[in-house]
Amino acid sequence: MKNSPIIALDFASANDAYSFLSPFEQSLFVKVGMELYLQEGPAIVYKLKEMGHDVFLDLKLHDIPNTVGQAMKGLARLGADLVNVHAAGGAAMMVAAREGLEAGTSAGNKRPSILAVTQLTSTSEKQMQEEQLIQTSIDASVVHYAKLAKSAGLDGVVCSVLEAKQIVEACGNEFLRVTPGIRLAQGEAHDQIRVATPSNARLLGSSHIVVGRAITKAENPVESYENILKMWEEQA
Ligand SMILES: O=c1ccn([C@@H]2O[C@H](COP(=O)(O)O)[C@@H](O)[C@H]2O)c(=O)[nH]1
Repeated sequence: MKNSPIIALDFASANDAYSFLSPFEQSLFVKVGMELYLQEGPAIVYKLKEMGHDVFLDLKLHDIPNTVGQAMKGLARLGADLVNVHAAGGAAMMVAAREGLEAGTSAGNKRPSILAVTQLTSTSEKQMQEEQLIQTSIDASVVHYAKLAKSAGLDGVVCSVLEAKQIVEACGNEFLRVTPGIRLAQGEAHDQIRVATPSNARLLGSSHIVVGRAITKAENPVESYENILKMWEEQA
């Protein structure tokens, strides 16, 4: 799996995604989320893989263990490099997800890596406490979910940069910390709450960053990607 910034292809159609990608000359790490996948289905993943990109299929499954396990068995056949579930679905659901992926991966092939989403980067501590009735700090909630995901045999978590260091301490450096909520210093936060720059993400312990609008909505997306890549790589 590449370590370059993961570009969130939050587009309404495959054609929009391909137009966005056409000026890029290198193979990229891209993310297909529910907006694009629900319009285009498995074909978008096959096509992006055929084009040479690494693919994070960000569907954030969250259901009873049997349903998630069977869904993961099917998703394993699409060829994505990275998939995910919500940690709030519980340890049994996460184990079922991993086992489903293993069952759906053909013999001799490596199963896709699997992450658990902890607390969304659009969630504040106040919102978590009032709406989810979780009476602890957001860091403690994220680290708790990370430990649960690790005990279920998952490969890492989606978290914000602000919790990445504590996750390394609790779960080790091999356990992935994939962090959305990436913004340039002068950039607009939009709906994100727990944000950080690409340089700080590297310094504070992210293993991968996910960047959407700072690239896809930039006047020159290739230039914006190259700048973010430079900031990310300079701090390695
Ligand atoms: O906690 C999470 C989990 C997933 N995301 C996804 O990442 C991108 C971020 O896009 P930006 O435009 O850079 O804000 C988007 O696809 C989300 O669905 C997240 O932001 N936070």
